[in-house]
Amino acid sequence: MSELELRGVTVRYGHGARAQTAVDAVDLTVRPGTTHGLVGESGSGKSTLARAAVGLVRPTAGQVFLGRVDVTGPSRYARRTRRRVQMVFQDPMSALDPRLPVGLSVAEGLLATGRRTSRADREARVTALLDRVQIDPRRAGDLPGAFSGGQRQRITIARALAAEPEVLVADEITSALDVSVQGVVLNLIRDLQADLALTVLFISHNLAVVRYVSDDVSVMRAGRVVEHGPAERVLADPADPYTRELLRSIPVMGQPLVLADA
Ligand SMILES: Nc1ncnc2c1ncn2[C@@H]1O[C@H](COP(=O)(O)OP(=O)(O)OP(=O)(O)O)[C@@H](O)[C@H]1O
Repeated sequence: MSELELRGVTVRYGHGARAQTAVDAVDLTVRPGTTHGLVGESGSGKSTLARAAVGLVRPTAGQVFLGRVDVTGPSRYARRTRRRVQMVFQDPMSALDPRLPVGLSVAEGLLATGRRTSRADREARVTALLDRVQIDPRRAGDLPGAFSGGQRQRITIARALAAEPEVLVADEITSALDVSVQGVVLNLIRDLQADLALTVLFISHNLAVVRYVSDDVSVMRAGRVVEHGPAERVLADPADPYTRELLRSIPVMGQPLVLADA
């Protein structure tokens, strides 16, 4: 189990007069083996922070640590360690190559481990991973288009797991899915987190969803974290006026989360 720690992370887009600070000196710690929810209105910088955490965006300032390793550093060791942080995105269709059988997509994830494996080993691993996310491994040869949105999202989760991550960054992973299958994906994330002792940064604008999966919560506004703490406390009794406003503006908050099966 590893801690994910962002220290003073700033991300600026553009240059000169058109430069924009999307993330502004954010400190955020995801405790080992826990789920940390990240909420905030559209444009507050959540996705940019997520991208910085996995190395898809280089911070203008600040560092990202996995355990004690600064994964923003240029060394080979930093790069190798960075692969231990994997990301799952909002739209599983664009995250999967439509012409590649899903088994091969999952097998691509195995490359990130850096281990050389035989074809038989790879096939056995892909079978186990698909099984783990409740996709029939006999469908490994099917293309992404043959699956439902919820199934496709589970396949992208299997691909992320193939890299044997210590940290999973989930960016709005249920937002593009039917409400009826959101629960399946959320329960899968919860089970995986517990079984594999994953450290999870979970981003969503849906506060009910965040409350369902998170131990801790941070609230972002205009690139900054304005409040953080245990999920129960922050979402039930926010100290920050912006968080209170955010909670008020999202009607789903007062309603129970419906967790239907796929
Ligand atoms: N590649 C980019 N180039 C320039 N500006 C960007 C880029 N990506 C994001 N931004 C800007 O940075 C700010 C933060 O965006 P970001 O997507 O991180 O926020 P967010 O909280 O994830 O929003 P949403 O929930 O709508 O995805 C926004 O003003 C956005 O327009």
